[in-house]
Amino acid sequence: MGEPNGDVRVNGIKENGTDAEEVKTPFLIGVAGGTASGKSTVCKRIMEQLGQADMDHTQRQVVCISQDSFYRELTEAEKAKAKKGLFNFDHPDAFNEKLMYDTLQSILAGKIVEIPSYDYRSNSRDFENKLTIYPADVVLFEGILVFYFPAIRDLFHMKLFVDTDSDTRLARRVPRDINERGRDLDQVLTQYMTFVKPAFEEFCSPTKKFADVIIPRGADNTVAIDLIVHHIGEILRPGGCTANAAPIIQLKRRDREH
Ligand SMILES: Nc1ncnc2c1ncn2[C@@H]1O[C@H](COP(=O)(O)OP(=O)(O)O)[C@@H](O)[C@H]1O
Ligand SMILES: Nc1ccn([C@@H]2O[C@H](COP(=O)(O)O)[C@@H](O)[C@H]2O)c(=O)n1
Repeated sequence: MGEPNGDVRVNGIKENGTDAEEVKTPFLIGVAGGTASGKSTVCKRIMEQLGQADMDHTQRQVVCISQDSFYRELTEAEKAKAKKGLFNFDHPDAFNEKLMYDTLQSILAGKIVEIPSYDYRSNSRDFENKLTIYPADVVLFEGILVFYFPAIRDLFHMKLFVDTDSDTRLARRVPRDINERGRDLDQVLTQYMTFVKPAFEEFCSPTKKFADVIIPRGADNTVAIDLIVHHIGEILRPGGCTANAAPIIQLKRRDREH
């Protein structure tokens, strides 16, 4: 990740140095669930229903970040293991917790951050394809272990858990990993039985209890998604803050040199 540059933007426009400025505190939503449960698809539906699908990237009020962008760099020995499906990407130690926490804090402070995408073929962060996160109204952070780390879990204003049965998840993961992530069948199944399934049971599934809303059947559950979108819409409405929600717009005084 590039260091946040400290610029503050208000509604996408760099502010001009007055004493009082609006700093947006995004409404941060965590979306957890097992592999291939439909986390990304649920986030996509939420973005679509909030009218963000066709919006220019720089103008978006709702953005989605994947926890996969925060996998830690592998050593050469780990890279060799990963190539054979013998590295555990489902264990909490596979992530850079501090980077994840610091990045989310920067986002909450209204700073601009750059986040690399993740390249599953090389098992590394892809700095060529970065996502720039401007202050937004809603930030979705999705991943298998977004509720695992207590300090990160505490940052969310809303926590969703996508609950799709494991047969369905495996049936979706196999073709996805072969077609989109450059894996072969043996590797996918070995990795699944050795690491993915046991780690789901040990680290991911127990975090369901932290969720505010559990979404059975993922994106097929249009009723749940409609309810969530309606709730977010209410929170985003001017004057629509609830006691539990963070204020979307904070008026903040800052001293700036210009
Ligand atoms: N409701 C659904 N019906 C059919 N296929 C789905 C559904 N939801 C997701 N998929 C497919 O399953 C795979 C995993 O979904 P994705 O949303 O990427 O899951 P996750 O982000 O939890 O890994 C993708 O290939 C996606 O297109
Ligand atoms: N280099 C990597 C990194 C991660 N994985 C697997 O991805 C899963 C998480 O992504 P989802 O979209 O499925 O939530 C996780 O289960 C890892 O096993 C990988 O295979 N290779």
